[in-house]
Amino acid sequence: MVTALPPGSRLPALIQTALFMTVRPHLLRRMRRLHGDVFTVRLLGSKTVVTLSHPSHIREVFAGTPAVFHAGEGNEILRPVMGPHSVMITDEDEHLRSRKLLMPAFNGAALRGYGDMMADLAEANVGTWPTGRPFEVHEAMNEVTLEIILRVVFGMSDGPRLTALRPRIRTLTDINPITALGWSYPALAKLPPWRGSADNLREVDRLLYEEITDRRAADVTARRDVLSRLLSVAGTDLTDAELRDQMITLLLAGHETTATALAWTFHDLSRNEPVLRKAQQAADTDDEDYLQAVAKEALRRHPIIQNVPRVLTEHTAIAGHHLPAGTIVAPNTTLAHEDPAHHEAPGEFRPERFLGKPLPLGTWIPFGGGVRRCLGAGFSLKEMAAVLRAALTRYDLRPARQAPEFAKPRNITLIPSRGARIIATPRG
Ligand code: HEM
Repeated sequence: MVTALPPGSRLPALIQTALFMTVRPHLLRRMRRLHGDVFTVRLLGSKTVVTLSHPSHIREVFAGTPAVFHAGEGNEILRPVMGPHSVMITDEDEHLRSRKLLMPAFNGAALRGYGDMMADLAEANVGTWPTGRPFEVHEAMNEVTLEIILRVVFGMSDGPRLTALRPRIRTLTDINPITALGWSYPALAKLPPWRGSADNLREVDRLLYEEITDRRAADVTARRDVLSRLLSVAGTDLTDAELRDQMITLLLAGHETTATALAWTFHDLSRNEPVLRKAQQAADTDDEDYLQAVAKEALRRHPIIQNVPRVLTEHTAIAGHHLPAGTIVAPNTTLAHEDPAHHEAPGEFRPERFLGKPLPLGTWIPFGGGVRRCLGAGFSLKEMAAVLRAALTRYDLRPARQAPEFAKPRNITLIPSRGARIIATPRG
C-alpha cells in the first residue's frame, strides 16, 4: 500500500483548473498517458482530485460506505439553488430518506406511466424542426426536455404559471462560473449580474410554492406526475420547502443532461448511415431496446458528466493508495468509456454492445454508481427513446458538416461545440 498521493502534474492549481475548465478531455487523456490509471489533479479551493478509470478502482468507490464516501459534500456548490434538503446535497441518513421518498416515482411501473406524455411532447417538438436546412438540434432538445420535466415531473399544465416559469427555468439552468460565484458569496446578490439571478430564483420559488399549494388542495390520487406521486405517498410528511428542494433538484439534474445526451445522439446518428437505418427500423417497429441501446452508446462515446466525485471523510485505501480525509476520489467517465481493454474498437458507434449481456460493472458509468447512481437514469433513457422514435419515424438525418463537432466544456457538462448542427429531411 502506497501512502503518498498518486502522481500528477506539477503545474500550479490555477493552471490545472483553467485547463480543466477549457480542454478537460485532452488534459485527462494526457495525464493518463503520463501517469497511468490513477493520477492526481489539483484544483483551486485546495481540491485534490484523485482520478480513477480502471473498472476495479471504480467499483471500490461505488461500493464504498456512504459515511466515508460523501457525494453530497462534492455537490455543495449547488446548495444555494437546490436547497438544504436536496437529495443531491445531503449525505448518509438524510440522503437515504430523500432517496427512499423519490424512488417510487422512478421505478419501472411509474416510468411506464410517463410513456404516453413523453411520446406526445416528443412528437410536438419534432414536428417543429425545420427541414432541408441546417439547425442546432441541441437547442430543440433543450426545449423538449424542459417541457417533459415541467409536465411529467412537475405535472404542470398550460396556463400563465407555466408560461411564466418556462423562461425563468431556462435562466436558472444556465449556470456558469460567474453565477455560481454569486451563490457561494450571498453578499454579491445585491450587485448586478448576481442580483438578476437572485431575483429570478426568488420568482421561480414563488411560482413553485404556488403550484405546491394548489396541488396540496387538489385530489392527486389519479395524477401520474412525480410531484403528485410524492404528495399522495408522503404529502403529510414533507414540508413545502422539502418538496421545493427535491423538485428543483430534479429539474436541474434532469433537463440539460438529457438534452445534451440527445444532441450527441443525433450528432452521431447523422454521421453513421448504417446505424441510422437500423435505428429508423427500430423506430418504425417500436423496438425500444434498440433505441435505448443507441442512446447508451452515444452516452458511452460522449459522457455528459466526466467526474463522479466522492469526498473522503476519513483516511481510506483506494486503488492501492492510502488517501487522507478530504481527498476527492473521482471515477472518470471519459477515460473509462474509451479504454480498448474494456470496449472493443471504442471509437466506433456500435449500439449492439448494449444488447444482450450487460457490460461488466465499472466499465460504463454515465450515470455514476452505487447508492448515489442517477435517480433519473431509467427516466432519461425512456425519454431519449421517445424523442428518437418521434424523429426517426419522420426524418432522414445528415450532418451540416461531415467533420465531428468537438466536446466543449460547459460547467460540469461537455456539449457539442456547434450545437449539433444537422439537416433533417422527410423520409421518402
Ligand atoms: C442523460 C441524462 C443524465 C445523465 C448523464 C445524468 C448523470 C448523473 C450523474 C453522473 C449523477 C451522479 C451519480 C453519482 O454520484 O454516482 C446523477 C445524479 C442524479 N441525477 Fe442524473 N443524469 C441524467 C438525467 C437525470 C434525470 C432525467 C433526472 C431526474 C428527472 C436525474 C436526477 C438525478 C438525481 C436526483 C441525482 C442525485 C442522486 C443521488 O445523489 O442520490 N438525472 N445524474
